[in-house]
Amino acid sequence: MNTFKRLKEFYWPYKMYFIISILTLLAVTGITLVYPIILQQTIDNIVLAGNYHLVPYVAVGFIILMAIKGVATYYHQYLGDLFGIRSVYELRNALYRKLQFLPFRYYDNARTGDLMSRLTADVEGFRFFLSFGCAQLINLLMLVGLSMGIMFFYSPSLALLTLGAMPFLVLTVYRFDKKVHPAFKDIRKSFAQMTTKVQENISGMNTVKSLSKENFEIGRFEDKNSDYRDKFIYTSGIWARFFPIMELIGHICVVVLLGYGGYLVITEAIQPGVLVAFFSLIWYIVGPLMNLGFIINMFSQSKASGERLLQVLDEKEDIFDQPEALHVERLEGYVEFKDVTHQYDSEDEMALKNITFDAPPGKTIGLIGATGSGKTSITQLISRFYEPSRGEILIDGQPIKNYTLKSIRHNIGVVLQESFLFSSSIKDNISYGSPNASMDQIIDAAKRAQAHDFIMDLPNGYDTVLGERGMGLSGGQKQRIAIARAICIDPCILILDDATSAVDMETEAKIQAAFEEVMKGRTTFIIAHRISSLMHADEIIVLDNGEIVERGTHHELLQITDGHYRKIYDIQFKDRKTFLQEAQ
Ligand SMILES: Nc1ncnc2c1ncn2[C@@H]1O[C@H](COP(=O)(O)OP(=O)(O)OP(=O)(O)O)[C@@H](O)[C@H]1O
Repeated sequence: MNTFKRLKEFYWPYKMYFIISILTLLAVTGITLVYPIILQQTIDNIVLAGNYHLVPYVAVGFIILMAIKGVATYYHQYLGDLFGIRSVYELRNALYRKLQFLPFRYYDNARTGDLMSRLTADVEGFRFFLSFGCAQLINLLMLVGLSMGIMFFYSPSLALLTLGAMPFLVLTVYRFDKKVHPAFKDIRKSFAQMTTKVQENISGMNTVKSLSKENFEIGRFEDKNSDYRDKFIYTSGIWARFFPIMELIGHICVVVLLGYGGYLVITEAIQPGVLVAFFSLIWYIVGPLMNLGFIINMFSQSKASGERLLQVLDEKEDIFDQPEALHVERLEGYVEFKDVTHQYDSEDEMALKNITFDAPPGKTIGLIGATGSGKTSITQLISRFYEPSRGEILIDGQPIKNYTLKSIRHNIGVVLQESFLFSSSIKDNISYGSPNASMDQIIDAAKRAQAHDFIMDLPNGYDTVLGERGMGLSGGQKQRIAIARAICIDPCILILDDATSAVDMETEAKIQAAFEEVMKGRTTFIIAHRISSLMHADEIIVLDNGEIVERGTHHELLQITDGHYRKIYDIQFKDRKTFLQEAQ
């Protein structure tokens, strides 16, 4: 129950819908139970007693009751749905809000498919219970309890004998539930695996096609698909086996009712109308009891869904604004690292060790080193995507923790190796970080990123809508839109993380030209594997295994014989041939 209690804030504001829905349900159930009583009265006191003149009154009364039942059913269903959908509307928004603020640390280990299924299937599971399951449970208790009460009121001995088989029914339902519950869980797990497979396949279609792995992928999907099919068939088998047994038990009750009830009518211990009423009442007990497994199953599924939703909502947002954090519209861009050490996870190796450097405003710092040497980690710490394990990072003389996250991130423009573009217009993509930018500012940013000309060649210019992941544009074009996006926020710090490594030489030259223009007056960090991309930097920091091993200008670094930088330079420029021969 704790799960439902903890999610109370989402459904409690709509409790009135629930209460009215349940009150109307009480009316529906009440009228349902009145039906066998009317039947009994009609047979015993009207038909058998020869009071035929009362028949029209009973008929009209019956029609009125059914009309009331119809109206009550309408309100019960509608308000129940309203209660569920409004509650999960808030819940879904809260989950999405949470996802926006969860730290990168969380996303490092999260799987997209899993998160998607939490926000869709689990939220739906929870809604279904709120809208439907809860009312069903109340309905069941009322229908079974009151039907039994009426039976005992009419004839305790007939009620006892007829209900004799009920413990067997309950036992069967219990056994059914024990089997079907894990089977349902398996179905959901298998379904999640199948959707994750599809999602991964679509995201990685480039790799699949380029390695001709289509048939391999079809095979892998077939495995998941057949697993889902088998689990479904297994569960259907359980349903198919148990339902006839439950129905059989219900029919045994009817046979007992017919035998003993008939005997009681013959011996005039009860009136025929009572026997007829019993026929309706018995199914009011058997039917809901057969559904008990389904309702319990729904309850435990929605509880499990609720737990999975709470896991997301409870996730710690370890990177947040300090209470007295400064909000600064425009920073100068003086970045300092003081003895910074960083480890992503307590079990991981150190990603950065004792990093110290100064990046004065307007200067360009180049970061170079082997893959995994810690270049990106440095820039991620500047953006405060992660908190360093030790040491201090300052911007304009203040520890970055003293600023609001918005101040920092609004002042940092980032262009990554592969930039993500939203499936919206080019104009919206460029102004994504600065939604108030005017059209002139957007065009200016695009011009400075050398993107204006090719945008104007597109059929709808700046209004061209891009496909998912920026489809329809070349890598270099996407990259230039990403640069325009970074320029549009007019950042004081610019981070270019391998921004030109995925494009051809001609595009690189164009992008480089764009960068030169953009870098003016901004503190820039260039991460690159190609020396040509960062040789003009004011200081180049060479990293190896998380440590700074060399630093200086291009010319200073070239003077270090056998130095890391010198070796990279030799491979890339000078003794390329000789080096390759030596390496053989
Ligand atoms: N999110 C993360 N979680 C755990 N470890 C990480 C994470 N990101 C990076 N690392 C580890 O930290 C170390 C430094 O990685 P980083 O990405 O900073 O290197 P890099 O020099 O930018 O490499 P590359 O040139 O390949 O991009 C590596 O050992 C890497 O495995």
